[in-house]
This record gives sequence, C-alpha cells and structure tokens, in this order.
Amino acid sequence: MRYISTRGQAPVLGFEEAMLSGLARDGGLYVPETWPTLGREEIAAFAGLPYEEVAFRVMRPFVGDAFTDTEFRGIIDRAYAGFGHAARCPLVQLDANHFLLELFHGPTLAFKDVAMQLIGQMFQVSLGRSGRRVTIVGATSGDTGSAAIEAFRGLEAVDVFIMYPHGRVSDVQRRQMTTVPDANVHALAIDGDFDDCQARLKDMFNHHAFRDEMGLAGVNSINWARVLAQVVYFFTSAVALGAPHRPVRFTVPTGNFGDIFAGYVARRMGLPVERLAIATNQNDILHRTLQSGAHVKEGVVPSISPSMDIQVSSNFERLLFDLYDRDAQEIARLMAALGQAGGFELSPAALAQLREGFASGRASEEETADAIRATLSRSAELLCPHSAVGVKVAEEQPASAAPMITLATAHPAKFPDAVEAATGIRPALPQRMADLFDRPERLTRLPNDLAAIENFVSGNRR
Ligand SMILES: Cc1ncc(COP(=O)(O)O)c(C=O)c1O
Ligand SMILES: N[C@@H](CCOP(=O)(O)O)C(=O)O
Repeated sequence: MRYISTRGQAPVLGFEEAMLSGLARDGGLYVPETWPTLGREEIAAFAGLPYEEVAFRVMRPFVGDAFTDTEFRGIIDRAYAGFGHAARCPLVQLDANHFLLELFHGPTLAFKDVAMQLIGQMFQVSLGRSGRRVTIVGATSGDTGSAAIEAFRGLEAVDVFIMYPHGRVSDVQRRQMTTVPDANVHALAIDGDFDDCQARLKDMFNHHAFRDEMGLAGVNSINWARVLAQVVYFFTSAVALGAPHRPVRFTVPTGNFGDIFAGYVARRMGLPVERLAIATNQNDILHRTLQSGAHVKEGVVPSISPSMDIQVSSNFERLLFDLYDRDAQEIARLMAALGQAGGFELSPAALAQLREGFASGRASEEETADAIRATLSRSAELLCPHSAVGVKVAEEQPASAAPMITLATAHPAKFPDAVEAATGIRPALPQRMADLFDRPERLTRLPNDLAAIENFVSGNRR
C-alpha cells in the first residue's frame, strides 16, 4: 500500500514512512492510494472474534510490508493488554435501538488511547529496528496530549512536546499532561486556542529545515496510522449488532474530523453504514458546512465539551480529497483559501456528495447538559459532555430499523465540573489516578509564536 498527499506535491511513501513523518512535506495529509475493501463473508467472519484479531484483519491491508504478521500481531496485543475492559471497546445499550460504544477504557480515559497505544508500539518496533530518534510534537484540545504522553513517556528514542491551549482544557486533562515526571515529556501551555496550537504544529512541519534537524514526528490525527487504528471499532461494534447482514448507523462527536473520517473509511472498505452523523458542539463549522455549503471559520468559543472546541478540522481535508475526485491541485487551492480568506464554498457536486454520505447536528451548552441529565435518568449511564453531544444529535436522526451507535469518546471523570453541574453527581477518577490532584505539575507557558515554540523544542530535546 502506498500513501499519497492530499496536495499532490509530496513524495509517495509506504506505511512506515508515512507513519513516522506525520504531515506530508507539501502541507497535505497522507491517504492510501486506493481504499482496500473487505467482502461480506470476511466482515461476517469477524463475529465473535477478539478485538485484537479484528484489528489485525482490518488494518493488515494498509500496513503492507512495514511489519511482519508476527510483529504486527505482537504490536496489537501489547497495545490493548492494558485496557480496563476485556472487550476493549464495549457496547452498552441505551434503549431499544440506540447503543453507546465506550471508547474510554484505555489508560487516559479517552478514545485517543485506542490509536495512540497502538502507534506507540509501532514506533517502538520501527525505531528500535532503525536506531532512529524522533521528536514528537503534538497539539491537543485535551485528550490527544495525555494519550500521546502515556504512549511515549520514558522512551529513550523519543522526546515529546505537547501544546495545549492555556486555560481551555479541564483540570483533569491538564494534570494528566503536567504531572508526568519523565524527562522526555514537555507540556506547553500556549496562549491561544486549539486552532492556534494546531496551526503552529503544522508551521513546524512546514518549516523543513527545522523539521529535518529535529527529526519531527506527529501523533495527531495528521498521522494516518491514528485514523487507521480508529477504523477497527466501527467494524467490531457494527458486527456485534448484525452487520454486514443488516446496516448500522453511527453518530460521532466531532472536532478534528479524525474519528468520523475513520467511520467513512470503514464504509469505503465495505461496512454497511446507513448513516454517519457528525455531532458538533457550539463550534459548529462542520454542521454549518453541511447546511449551507460554505466552509467558513469563526472564532473558537470555549464550551463544556472542550476537546471539541475546534474550528479548523484537520481531517476534513482528507474527505475533501475524495469529494473532489482526488484533485490535489483543487485541494491545495481550497486549503489556501481557508488559511488566507477564512473559508471557501464547496462546489455543488462536492456538497451533494457530502450530504449523501453524512448527516450533521449541533448541541448547544444547554442541550449538552440536558442530554447528560436525560441519559442518566433513562438508562443510568453517566456521559461525558462530548458523548452527550453525540447522544443529542443521534436522537434527532430520522427513525430507522438500523441500530444507532453513538461513540462515547471520554470518561465522565475527565470533566467532573460539567457533569456535576448537569446532574449533581461528581464522577470519580479510577483508583489508579486518585492522587492526580496531589501530584506536582510541570509545564511551560509560551506565547502563540512559532519562533518561541521552536526555540523551546530545540533547546529541550535530549
Ligand atoms: C473526548 C473527545 N470527543 C470527541 C473528539 C472529537 O474527535 P475528532 O477530533 O476525531 O473529531 C475529541 C477530540 O478530538 C475528544 O477528545
Ligand atoms: N480533540 C483532540 C484534538 C486533536 O485531535 P487529533 O485527533 O488530531 O489528535 C484532543 O483532545 O487533543
């Protein structure tokens, strides 16, 4: 399998190099040259298999010769061994036809662990083989950061620098990043919002002299391997509810468009997905895009679902690439318009395709809190605010015989203030994290300035 850039000007790479490089050198995102498909029988055969086996079968076609089958099975087994649930990503029934896919049983209590634990293992095998060192830079609105730190802490061949928006993540999320004592980990509080952090991240990758000198690697969903690992749970959950013999529907709480893009990939691979609904909070650029056809940035407004406080949804570029029949020149033009003019209009053909493939909805702050409360009283499930945005939007979708699966993307204990305000219940952290608020914090506050961030990175990597 070969990987090409959405902007058409970067070298074509194999899986391992695409995984280690992060952003393509032309500023685009790597995508597989073609979408591999799985036949009905192959998908049906997933029923009853352990999560790890389905992961192997779904991801194998994308990995090529980067890892032997034995290496790849070992990587997958080690990635999920520490998850707190035997099913890894269990399904919970909310009502007759609505299910929650719990993605927060990994070490840092959010869906990011599902992919990050896997790529942590992939990096270790790959770097161990080559003797190469990398400097991981990441941007987070709260969850990617701690998942990355957990996956890469203490590794000799890796330094990790995570930028988060100062004052805009929950206290639990911040402490998960700032209380890790390992010398290779650096939490950087940036004066800006997540879009600023992600923009500086991409600036670093696009500054080729810096990128090459530092050996930059990216573990945001810029990295194709992150998205790939997330495709797996669309298959496991759908098959558990009868796919491929009956279609299913998904609603995905969405910010950077990585998770829902993974659902799109599952559908391209042959999974019968009747509806794929984008659920946004008040930072609703994607919902507005579906409604109006205009993809226009507005300022990020802080919300009680802070991990989705995003207006520049990085992976939307990957979808646009397909919507525009893989016309890389056109994608480069649209992305330049987004950067310079703050937005663009989708062509009528691209918009029609977008609306055919996706639905969307939005939850206000009040509606999010209502969904947390209503779900608790109906089914005793305590939702995090992001999952609540998903449940609210799922419930608005037209009735169908196909089961609806809403992705529950984080544990409620990561957002205790919002959950307590909605329900009066303060969710407790698991015992292993009970002393999180007693641990000393270590962080560096930096301006939203490329030179300042680059100086810090170059001065502090080992
Ligand atoms: C808890 C949570 N839910 C949902 C999202 C949105 O996922 P994506 O950015 O892949 O759209 C994020 C962050 O991205 C998150 O941390
Ligand atoms: N919500 C994310 C934002 C970064 O998304 P990613 O999937 O591109 O890493 C976070 O919690 O950091």
